[in-house]
Amino acid sequence: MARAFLFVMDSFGIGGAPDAANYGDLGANTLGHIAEFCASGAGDRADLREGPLKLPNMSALGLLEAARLATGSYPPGMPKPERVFGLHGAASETSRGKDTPSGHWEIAGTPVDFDWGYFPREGDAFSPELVAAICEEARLPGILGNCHASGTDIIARLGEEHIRTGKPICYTSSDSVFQIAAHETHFGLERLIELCQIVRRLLDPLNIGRVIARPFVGETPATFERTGNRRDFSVTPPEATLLDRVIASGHQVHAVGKVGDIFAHKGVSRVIKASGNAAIMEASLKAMEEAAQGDLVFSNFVDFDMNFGHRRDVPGYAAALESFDRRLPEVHRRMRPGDICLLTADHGCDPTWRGSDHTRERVPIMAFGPGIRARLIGVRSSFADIAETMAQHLGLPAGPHGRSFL
Ligand SMILES: O=P(O)(O)O[C@H]1O[C@H](CO)[C@@H](O)[C@H]1O
Ligand SMILES: [Mn+2]
Ligand SMILES: [Mn+2]
Repeated sequence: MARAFLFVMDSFGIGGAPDAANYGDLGANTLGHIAEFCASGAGDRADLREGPLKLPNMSALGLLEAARLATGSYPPGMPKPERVFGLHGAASETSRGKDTPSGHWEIAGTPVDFDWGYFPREGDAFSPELVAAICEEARLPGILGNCHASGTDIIARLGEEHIRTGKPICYTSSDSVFQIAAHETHFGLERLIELCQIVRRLLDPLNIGRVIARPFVGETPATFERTGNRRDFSVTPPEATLLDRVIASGHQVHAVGKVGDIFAHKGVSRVIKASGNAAIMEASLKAMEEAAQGDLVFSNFVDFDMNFGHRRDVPGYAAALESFDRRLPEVHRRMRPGDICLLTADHGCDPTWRGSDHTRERVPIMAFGPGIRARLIGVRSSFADIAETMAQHLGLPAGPHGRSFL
């Protein structure tokens, strides 16, 4: 028997997507640009970090080789490891959306072969009919926002008006999302969650991937802060995923962080909520100890994306990568014979890129375990190869998409 651990570093792209130009993302490279900025001193921040990007553990797993495969060049200024002991490569996404559900579902063996609904960038994002239906069902005096925005900017801009009027702040992005920011106490967290459930139902016919609750606290633009009570209301994946296959085999899926929400809780036996990368790592390590033979631990490390990629914060992203890297020996220590651990990402979010949206990129694949032989697996044409690899490792039947690289 065997166990499998799948860790998604949310938005940790490595550039080189063959279709990046279709998204206005030609040249976007989350790892490459962070490394370049750090090598030039532009990744320094007092009391946080300084100097070239140093990821010794991921480099030893093959990160730099994966990056070279994806783009043709090594990330600048990063020290080369003496030896690579991980199975490593890169993967391109076949799903058309560069969003979290598309990325995670494809990683779980279910590429998204349809187009999501999106909201217009010009004019009001949400139609008068939709706004009227939301206000009527949720008994609201109106909504604020109604546009594309960065979540932290729009709270600073409209947070006080929201507190004064009781109108929730509704916004979207280039992803298929309807996001609702509301104050945890003035508006109420429970009321926000109920509102999201109403909006989720109203949006189902429009094929919108997610409704996201973005609660915040504070009383002034300078003190407004989003809390860890974010909730994602996703639609159900279009087909059975790797998670369903694990459950069908009589074993458990331990979903850490927002993984449960991303799969609309389908194929999830156990949800382990945690807020912030450090807590998500703690929860993942604990789940590794508790997982039985045949189980899958599936974790999402959201800070890279939410706190640094979308915020276009290079030193913050670099520091988060370095902290994550420093904890990998703890992961190693919890591995038992027959285990595999695979690190990857769901899309890019280059913190040096224009705007505040995700970027279309290839993602790294780094796998290791007592019985996993170090080697190069090339550039895979779909993230679904990851699911098939995990499936083969766990002795599950093969799915309809992707091929195992074991
Ligand atoms: O700017 P914030 O609110 O973090 O929103 C971001 O988070 C969403 C989900 O990842 C993305 O679609 C993007 O809009
Ligand atoms: Mn994501
Ligand atoms: Mn994101």
